Amino acid sequence: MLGPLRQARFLRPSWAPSWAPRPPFCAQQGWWGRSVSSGGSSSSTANPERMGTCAELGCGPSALSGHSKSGDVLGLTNEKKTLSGNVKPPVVVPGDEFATNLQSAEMMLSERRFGEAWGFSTRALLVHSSGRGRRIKPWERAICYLLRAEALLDMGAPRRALTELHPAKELLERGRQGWPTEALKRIEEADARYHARKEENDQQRIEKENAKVPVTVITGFLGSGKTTLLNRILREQHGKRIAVIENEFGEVGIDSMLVEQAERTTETIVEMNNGCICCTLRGDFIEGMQKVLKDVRARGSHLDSVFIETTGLADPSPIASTFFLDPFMQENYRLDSILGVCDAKHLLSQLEAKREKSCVNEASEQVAFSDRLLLTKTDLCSEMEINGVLQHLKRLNPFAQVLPLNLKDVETPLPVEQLCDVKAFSLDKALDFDATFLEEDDHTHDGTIQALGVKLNGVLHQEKLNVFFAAVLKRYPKEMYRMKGILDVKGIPERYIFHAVNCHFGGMPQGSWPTEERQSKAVFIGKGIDHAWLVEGLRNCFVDPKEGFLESNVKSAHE
Ligand SMILES: Nc1nc2c(ncn2[C@@H]2O[C@H](COP(=O)(O)OP(=O)(O)OP(=O)(O)O)[C@@H](O)[C@H]2O)c(=O)[nH]1
Repeated sequence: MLGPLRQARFLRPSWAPSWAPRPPFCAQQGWWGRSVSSGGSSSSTANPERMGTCAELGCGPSALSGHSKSGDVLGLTNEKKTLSGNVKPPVVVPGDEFATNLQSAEMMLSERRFGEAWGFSTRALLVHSSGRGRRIKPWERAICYLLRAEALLDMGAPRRALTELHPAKELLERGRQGWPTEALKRIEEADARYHARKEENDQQRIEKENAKVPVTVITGFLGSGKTTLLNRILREQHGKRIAVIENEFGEVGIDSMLVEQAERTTETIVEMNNGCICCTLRGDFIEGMQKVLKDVRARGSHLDSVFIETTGLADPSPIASTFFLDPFMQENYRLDSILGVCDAKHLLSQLEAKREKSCVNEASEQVAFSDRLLLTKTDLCSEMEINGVLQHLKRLNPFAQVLPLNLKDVETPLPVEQLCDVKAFSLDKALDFDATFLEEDDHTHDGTIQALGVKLNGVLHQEKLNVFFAAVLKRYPKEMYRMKGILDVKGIPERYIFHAVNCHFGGMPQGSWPTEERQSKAVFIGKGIDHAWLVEGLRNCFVDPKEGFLESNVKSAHE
C-alpha cells in the first residue's frame, strides 16, 4: 500500500495494474515502456553526474547515518541481492534492460522496498554507463537519481536526498528540451519536499537545543570582576533560576564564600578548588554538572541558566569543547556564550605580561575566545584610557560585542538579558579560531605562576596587617597579580574582605561570619614570590603570634 503522501503525489491511472509505476513512466505514454531499438552506444557526452552519488560508490540507503544499524529494515541485504542479480526484476520491458531496471526500481519504491529500489536504480545506471542497449535520454537518467532522492526523503533524510537530487537537477539544467512535463513536475515536487523536510528537521533541532540548559562560561584575568559580576547577576530581579560552578586555585576557597546565595535566584553553588577545570579537573567538572541537574530535578525544581566562573588563569577553550565532546553535556547543556570580563584599569599591562616559552598569555587567549566582553572598572579610568582599551579589544577580538560597565554602581541595573541566554557561542566560529578546538587538548600554562593558600586561626591585628600588605605591595608591585581574603580582625565584628589586583588594594568589613568559628583565609597569586617570607609576615599579624595557628600550601596555579 502506498502511504497517503505518495498517493497524493503520484496518482495512478485507473487502468494501471497495482504495481504499475507512476504516470510519467507508463508504457502508454511511450517513454520507456516501448521497445526502443538499441541505437548503439549510449551518449558519449561526459556525465558529470556519474561520479560521487552514493549508489555508484557502492553505498545504498543503508549508508545513511543513523540508519545503518538497521540495514536490513531498510533493505541492505535486498539492495545487495538486487545488485548481484539475485532479485528478479518485477517489471520486464522486453529488449530494454534500462527500462526494466528503472521501472522495477519505481515499483519497489512505490512499495517502500527501498533496498530493492536502490539496487534496481543502480543497475539502470550501470546499463547506461556500460553503453549496452539503446541510447538513454538525460531525463531518464535523471529519474534514476530522482527516485533515490524520493526514497531518502521517505526515510526522513533530506540532506542525503539532496546529493541524489543534485545530479537530477544538473541534467535538467543542461537542457530541458524533450523532458516530459511529469518528470519536471516530479523534480519540483522532490525539491519542495526536500526544503519542507529540511526546515522541519532544522526546527526540531532548534527546539531540542532550546530545551537544553544554557550555560555561560565567565572567563577573565585575575581580579577582573568575575565574582562581582556573578553576585550582581544573582541579586538582580530577573526571575531566572541559576546554578553556579565556582572554580578557583588552591585548596582555600574564597570566591564561593564571597558569592552571595540569593534565595530568589540561586539553585545551587558547586565549589571546585582542587585544580583548574581547563586542565586537571575536566572529569570532576562533568560530574559536577551532572550533580547540578540531578539535584535540581530531585527537588522538583528547574534551571534557567548555569554560570561557570573559571579561574583567572584558565583557558576557556578546553572548557567549551567539553560541551561538544562529552555525551552527557551534549545532551543536557547548551554552551550559550563565553563571557570575557576585562579589567579596564589593568588589562593592557596584563596583556603585555611575559610568559614562559610556549605558554600563552592567558588574558589575551581569554579575550580572543570570548563571544561577549564586559569591560569592568570603567569608574577607575579616564575616557581616554577606556577608549584605548576598547581599541585594543577590537583588535584582539573584532567579533565580540563589548559592554563597558561599572560593576560597583549597583544603582544602574545590570543588563542581564545581554549576558545570559544570548545564544552567542558558535561551534563554527570556535573552529575558525582554532581548527583543533575539538581535538585532544594539549595546552600548557606557565608553571612559575603560583598560588599560596593560607588558613589562619586566631585574631589578626589591623595595624600589623597594614604594615604587612604595604611591604608586599612594595616588594612585588608587578609580580603579585592577585591577593584576596577574608580576615578576622580585632575590633571588627564582621568579616574583613580584602582584594588586591596588582597594586590596587582595597578592603572593608562585609557580611557576618556564618558560624562561631572565624577562620581567616587568604590567597596570593603571583610569579617569583618568596612564599616563606609571606607566611612569616602573616604569622606576625596575629594579635598574639604565640596563640595564632597558620596552615599554608603552595601550588602551581593549574595543579
Ligand atoms: N571600582 C570597581 N571595582 C570593581 C569593579 N568590578 C570589580 N571590582 C573590584 O575588583 C576586585 C576583584 O573583583 P572580583 O570580582 O573578586 O574579581 P575576580 O575576577 O572574581 O577575581 P579572581 O576570581 O580572583 O580572578 C574586587 O575588589 C571588586 O570589588 C568595577 O566595575 N569597579
